[in-house]
Amino acid sequence: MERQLPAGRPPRLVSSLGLGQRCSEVTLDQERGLLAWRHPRRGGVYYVKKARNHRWWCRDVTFWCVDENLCNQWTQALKELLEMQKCRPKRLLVYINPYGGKRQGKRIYEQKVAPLFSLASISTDVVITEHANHAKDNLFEVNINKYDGVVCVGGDGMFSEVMHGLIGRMQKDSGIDQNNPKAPLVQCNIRIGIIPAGSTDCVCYSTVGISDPVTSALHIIVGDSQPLDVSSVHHNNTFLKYSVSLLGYGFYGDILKDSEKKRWMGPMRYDYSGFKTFLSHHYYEGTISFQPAKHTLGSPRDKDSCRTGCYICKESEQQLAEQQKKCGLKNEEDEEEWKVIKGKFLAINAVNMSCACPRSPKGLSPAAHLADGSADLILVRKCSRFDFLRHLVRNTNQNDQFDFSFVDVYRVKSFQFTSKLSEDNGSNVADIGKKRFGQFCRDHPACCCNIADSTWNCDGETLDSSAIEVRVHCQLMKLFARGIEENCKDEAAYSHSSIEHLL
Ligand SMILES: Nc1ncnc2c1ncn2[C@@H]1O[C@H](COP(=O)(O)OP(=O)(O)OP(=O)(O)O)[C@@H](O)[C@H]1O
Ligand SMILES: CCCCCCCCCCCCC/C=C/[C@@H](O)[C@H](CO)NC(C)=O
Ligand SMILES: [Ca+2]
Repeated sequence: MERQLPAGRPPRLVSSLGLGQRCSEVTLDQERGLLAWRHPRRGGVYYVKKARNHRWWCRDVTFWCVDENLCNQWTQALKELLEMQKCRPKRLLVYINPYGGKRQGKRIYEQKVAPLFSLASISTDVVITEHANHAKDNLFEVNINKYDGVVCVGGDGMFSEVMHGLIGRMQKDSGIDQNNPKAPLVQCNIRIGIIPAGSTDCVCYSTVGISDPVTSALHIIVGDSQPLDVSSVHHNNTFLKYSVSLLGYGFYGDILKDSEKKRWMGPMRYDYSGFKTFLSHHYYEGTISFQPAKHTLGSPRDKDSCRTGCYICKESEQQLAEQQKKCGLKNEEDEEEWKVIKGKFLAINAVNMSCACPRSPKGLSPAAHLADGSADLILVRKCSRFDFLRHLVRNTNQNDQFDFSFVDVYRVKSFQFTSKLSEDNGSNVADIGKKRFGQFCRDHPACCCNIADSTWNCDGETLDSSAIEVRVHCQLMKLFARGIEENCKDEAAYSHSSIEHLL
């Protein structure tokens, strides 16, 4: 597309890039900006164009003008305007997992993302990982202050690695002992950008609204920031892992355990193992204790979801700031009541965010909030295969997945779980149970008996212990994202952007 450069003064002198106010034949008001002139009298402007379903495109428009001096003034003015936007990253550290998802991470980065970063004058140091935990370990060594953010190219597992590296590094540098479950963790202000190239890409989908590398790259370029709750998981005063999306015992733990052996299948492994796990229909006995999240305004049965600029998350942010002012980094004694539930469960799912992903577009808990300091604890009790299927199907459509007598959901700030097997026999006897009952179950493949402990699925990684203690840390870290934007019904609005969307 070509446009004539408006006559008159450059945009610095016009309110918020109001090109249209100066020159009516140019209908680009508040929409586009300049990146570089490609010709002394022509200039290419790259900008974000919003499309349907939260997708962002990069578009360009070429301006021309006979007056070279005017061109130069425009270049300078727009450069200055972009320079003023301090939230935009200039230098990024990028980790690429070449084996995530369909093994396309490197290609996706090189073909779709790197060219955009270079258009936006972002310099990068790129590390292609050679083994699991490469990125995490590397983050404990690099000079992190050199960077305005860290980008991971891969799936939820890769994101989890980078998050563990950054949060772990932050606690180490601040002298915080991660093994202490009550330690007040230090917030991590360096933002993480996710370029989706994994199998589920749940964190990306739940924070951006789509799993699309170009959209995510553009959110990084414009310098978006989205705080995120993080749960710490401990066992016997030993730190196990952090979680941002799903902590799942029973159904999702069993899927993960089975699917790990079938990584060669790529993303399909989850469907294969999902179907197999569904057929096995195992339930697990145990005790779950939790502290309800009384500080947050919402409830898991709300009809409204967490969206860009969410007031419930903002309210939690304010409370967090007040609490930090009052207590500093001191250990805050928590006297709040614990509720205890014993039972037989097909699935125990604790989600810090909706956990929306392409397989479950509204997520396991559609009204969960990204940054309210709480998790939604979903307990699916033992029920028939048919009823469980009805619940699972509702995770993929518009119907309410909690509207069943065998499903309970609570908004919590901490919880603990112990399986009956470890309660009865002491923690390391789970193995004995596995051996004893494992044989019994192989003999009766169609049964639904309690064979042994399940495994916790922690953001797509298995945990070594079934007895865990979990605490939600409000807004512990930040992403290059803005949460999911309200769907705009007005077609014209898709072409409306502002200075913040210039590349
Ligand atoms: N070079 C590598 N070789 C082997 N494993 C790696 C390498 N780099 C990273 N990993 C590990 O691979 C695991 C899975 O990667 P990733 O999350 O990117 O893909 P995925 O499991 O297919 O997707 P999802 O997590 O969305 O389901 C991560 O836990 C990460 O630690
Ligand atoms: C009857 C067949 C059921 C098939 C179920 C398929 C799997 C559905 C996926 C929804 C998972 C949403 C939660 C996301 C969890 C991620 O943290 C994790 C790592 O990427 N993914 C999975 C599948 O555990
Ligand atoms: Ca939350």
